[in-house]
Amino acid sequence: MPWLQLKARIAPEQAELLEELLLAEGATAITLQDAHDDPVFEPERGTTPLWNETVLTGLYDDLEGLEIMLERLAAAWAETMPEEPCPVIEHELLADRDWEREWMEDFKPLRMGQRLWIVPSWHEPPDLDAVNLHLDPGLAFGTGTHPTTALCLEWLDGLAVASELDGLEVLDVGCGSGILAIAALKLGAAMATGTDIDPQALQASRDNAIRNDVAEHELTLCYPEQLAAGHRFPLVIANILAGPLVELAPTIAGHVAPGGRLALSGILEGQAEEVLDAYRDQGLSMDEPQLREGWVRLSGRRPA
Ligand SMILES: C[S@@+](CC[C@H](N)C(=O)[O-])C[C@H]1O[C@@H](n2cnc3c(N)ncnc32)[C@H](O)[C@@H]1O
Repeated sequence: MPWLQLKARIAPEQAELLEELLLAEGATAITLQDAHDDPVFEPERGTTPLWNETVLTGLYDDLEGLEIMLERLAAAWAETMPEEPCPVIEHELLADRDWEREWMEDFKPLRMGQRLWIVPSWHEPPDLDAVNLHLDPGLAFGTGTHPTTALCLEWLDGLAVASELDGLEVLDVGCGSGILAIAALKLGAAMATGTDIDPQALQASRDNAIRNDVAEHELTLCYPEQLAAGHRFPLVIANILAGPLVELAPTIAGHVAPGGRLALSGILEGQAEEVLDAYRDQGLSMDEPQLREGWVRLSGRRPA
């Protein structure tokens, strides 16, 4: 059976309204994607980074009445947001495919460093003797396919290979799918705490922890404000974009114990100096940046 797809490019702050309207018209699935890999990193200090434009698509199994549906959408938009013109909504007929399975087929097991494999939960691990992290990202960020995550996973794997992760307590700021916190545990850390501002990320992290037989006492998941300011960790990792990393430098650096290590990711090459300065100002000694596809991972240490 073919599908009808409606698609609009829209400002991120208007996406929620259009999503509601598409759902009200009976969309079977809604997808939100960044239009470009081009985030607005510095919207304003203290606010969550946004992307300039979002691509919103709705999928319908009812192919009849397209014109009427578009008219109803335009009328509902005008009623709710009369001051803004209704976005241009394109339509397309799509041949029948198993959309969910196609996405899953694109996500293959990935090797990170020497020991670690990220294995989609629907795949068999390619190497049973490796450290295999079984992952389903759900609605959260963090599959390992993005360079920012891969740089962090390789850093964790490198520490494990050098036996510098064993028994440590790790903080993962912006845990997303939980990929970094769970990888740290599987590579030898004793305990981990993951924080995120997004409830769906905390849920995905919880699900992935269960999927990987992580015991409840090994992984604490909470909102950032629930973590005690004085709680210091020998290893802190944060993959959350340059703006918030700079903004949160006193808080994030404040969690690094004397002699402890820090890794920061989500930083574009041109932003590395500003982030380095922010963490040097907090008393950390910082290493040479590591670069991948225009993204940078920074690491450093708090003197003992
Ligand atoms: C780029 S994703 C990283 C996910 C995962 N840690 C990884 O490496 O793939 C960034 C995550 O940080 C979260 N986040 C953004 N700002 C945050 C903040 N101020 N404190 C905690 N989490 C934050 C987002 O909700 C998102 O889940």
